[in-house]
Order: sequence, then structure tokens, then C-alpha cells
Amino acid sequence: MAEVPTIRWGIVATGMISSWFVEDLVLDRPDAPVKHIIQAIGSSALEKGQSFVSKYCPNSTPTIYASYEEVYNDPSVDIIYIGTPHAFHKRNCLDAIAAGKPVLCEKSFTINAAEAKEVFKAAADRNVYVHEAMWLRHRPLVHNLRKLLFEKKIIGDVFRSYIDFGMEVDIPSLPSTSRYKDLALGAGSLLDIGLYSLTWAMLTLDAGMPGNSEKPKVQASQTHLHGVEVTSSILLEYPSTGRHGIALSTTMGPGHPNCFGRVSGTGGYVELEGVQPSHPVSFTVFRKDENGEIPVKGETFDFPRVGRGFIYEADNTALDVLAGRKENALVPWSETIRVMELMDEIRRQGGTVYPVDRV
Ligand SMILES: NC(=O)C1=CN([C@@H]2O[C@H](COP(=O)(O)OP(=O)(O)OC[C@H]3O[C@@H](n4cnc5c(N)ncnc54)[C@H](OP(=O)(O)O)[C@@H]3O)[C@@H](O)[C@H]2O)C=CC1
Ligand SMILES: O=C1OC[C@@H](O)[C@H](O)[C@H]1O
Repeated sequence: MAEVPTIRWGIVATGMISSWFVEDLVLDRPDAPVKHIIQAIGSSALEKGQSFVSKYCPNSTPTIYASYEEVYNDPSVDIIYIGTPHAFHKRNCLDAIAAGKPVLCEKSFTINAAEAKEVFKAAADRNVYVHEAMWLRHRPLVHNLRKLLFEKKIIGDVFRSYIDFGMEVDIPSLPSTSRYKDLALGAGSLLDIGLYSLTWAMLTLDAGMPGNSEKPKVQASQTHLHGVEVTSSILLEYPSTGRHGIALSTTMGPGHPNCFGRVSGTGGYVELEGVQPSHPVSFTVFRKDENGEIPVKGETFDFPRVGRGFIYEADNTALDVLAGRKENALVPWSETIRVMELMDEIRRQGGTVYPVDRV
């Protein structure tokens, strides 16, 4: 068997997403194009780092640091993964870039577009790789669907997409330090989960993205509870095609248990399936028959379920870094800025302000 290249990850923070990401990195995959090594872990406390390793990557032997700085400066680390809450992403990215390390940083990339631009400017100045970890954009399911929609025109001309991300979070009973409640950490449904609904809408309405994305017009409304934005309802309209997107997010209650969205076309529709828009597993195409009728049973396209699905993003990132690229082709810097600007506008209309917006 041909030797595959190796990449050594430095994981910053030991919360939920870091555990999901690391569990997928260490999956035994004979067909993986890259060998992923967990080289270092950075945490606020050594014991947290130790317990993280024994739970999520017990067969790895990373160096565990009680600071993030030491991970950035470890010469045996090839790339940094940032899994802190939104409000820390700018600082963490800037620190990693200053150490000359490539970065894969969780979504939302920053709190606002100004912060994202600051990070990309620093990356450009230092000639360092940076990539927003919008894992959805790396999934084969998404590429397959876009091909069917825009190349094969399987449902004719797409004219509308409806995407709903509902997740019940009991904000009143959470501690004030929770990332779901603390505005200083970036709490709010839009940055956390509405971003997926927006991304899905863009993926299914704009054939040109990410290289030649069209800027949609946006109308939005947001509701707040205890000062935290808990419901965002967004209407997108694409000027060149008239296509509409309805992108929804809420932490007030769960969404549909299996179908989180629908893409409508002149020749039928596609149902998007999975427990949440962040975890799509299949889609079903309902096409008009020769009589112009939509059959009751559609054609389902199912996709392999490998871990939680982070491997596609992880492999692509590793291949970028090993090839010396500075941006990822599926999530280029311009696309991250575009989405952050859209979310800034949605928050402006909806009345959601974070402390850093005022700086
Ligand atoms: N792609 C995806 O599917 C998902 C992405 N995410 C994204 O990942 C990021 C983190 O989310 P999640 O893992 O759920 O968050 P958690 O609260 O579970 O973990 C965040 C970690 O960040 C570190 N941290 C540093 N400073 C603070 C602070 N003041 N308060 C809290 N944590 C701090 C801590 O690690 P330590 O103490 O070790 O330093 C903590 O464990 C967010 O950007 C979120 O949007 C989240 C879930 C899924
Ligand atoms: O990215 C995410 O997707 C899954 C959710 O559970 C989580 O809150 C969010 O950050």
C-alpha cells in the first residue's frame, strides 16, 4: 500500500466540538489520504487535557499543555485546530498566525465581519493558511446535491429553499458563563446554528458559489430572551434569478426530527434529511412524472456515515497545508467574509449587538 503523508494537529480547547473533531481524526480509515496525528492539546488546565485524551483519543500520545500559546509554539505541530467559543476565535487565530501556524478555526469564524477581515489580513501579511471550519461545505452529500440541482437540473429550475435549524436550549436555567447565554462569548442562535441554515440556502440557490457568489438581498427578524437572540428568521432574495431562501434558526425548541429542509424547483422538490442541518445524512428527490404529477415516493440518495462527518473537512485541510496552499477552495476567505457580512446585516435588522461590535 502506498505511503500517505502525515499531518500533526495541535488542538486548542477541550470542549464538545474538539472531542467530536478528534474522535473523527483518529478513526481507523484504511482509505484515508492523510494520516492524522494528535500531536498536542492546549487547555485551560492540564487535568482537562489529560481527561480529554483518555476519553477521546486514548491511543494517541499528545503533549498536553496548560496553555494555548505552547501549542502554537510547539515546532512539532503542523496545524492548529481552534475549538473555543466564537468570541475567542479572533484572538486565537491571531496568536496562531503570529507563531506562523496554519489554522482551522471553528464556526462562526468570528463575531463580526470586521474581526474576520482582521484575521485574514494578519494571515495574508504572514502568508499563513487559515480556514473556517464550515464542515458542511466539505461533505460529499452537498457536492452531489449541487451537481444534481445545477448541472443535471434534476428538479428543473430551482426557485426556493427552506431550511430550519431548531435546537432546544433551556437558556434561563443555564449558568451565566455558558456560551449559549453569555453575550461576551457570542451567544445567540444565528452565529451558532442559523449559520448552517444560511449556508444551506446559499448552497442550494447559488450555483456560482464559492468562487463567483452572488450577494442576496436580506430581510430578517430576531427575537431575544434574557438578552440572548433565540430565534432568527431570514428571507434571502437573489437579484439575478429571483430565487428565495427561507433560513430559520431557533434555540426555543427542536426542529423536525428527520427533515430539515426542502429545495423547490419547477420540476419537483428535494427533501434534506438528518437530525439537524449540521448533520445531513441523505436527501430524497421527488420529480414530476410524465403527467406532471409528483409521486408519493421519491428517490433517496444515502451517503456513507463515517464517524460524525468531520473527516472530509479534516482531510481537505491537511491536503491544503501539505500542498502549501493558503486558503481552502471550498471555504475561501472571501466566502467567510461574505457570510459574516450577511450575518452582520441580519443582526442589524434583528437588533442583536455583541460587546465587540461597539469597539
Ligand atoms: N462544527 C460543529 O458541528 C460544531 C461547532 N461548534 C463550534 O465550536 C466552538 C466551541 O463550541 P463547544 O465545543 O460546543 O463549546 P464548549 O463550551 O463545549 O467548549 C469550549 C471550550 O473552549 C475553551 N474555553 C476557553 N475560554 C472559555 C470560556 N471563557 N468559556 C468557555 N470555554 C472556554 C474551554 O476549553 P479548555 O478549558 O480546555 O481551554 C472549553 O471547553 C463554537 O465556535 C461552536 O460554534 C460547536 C459544536 C458543533
Ligand atoms: O455547530 C453546531 O452544530 C451542532 C449544535 O449542536 C451546536 O450547538 C452548534 O455549535
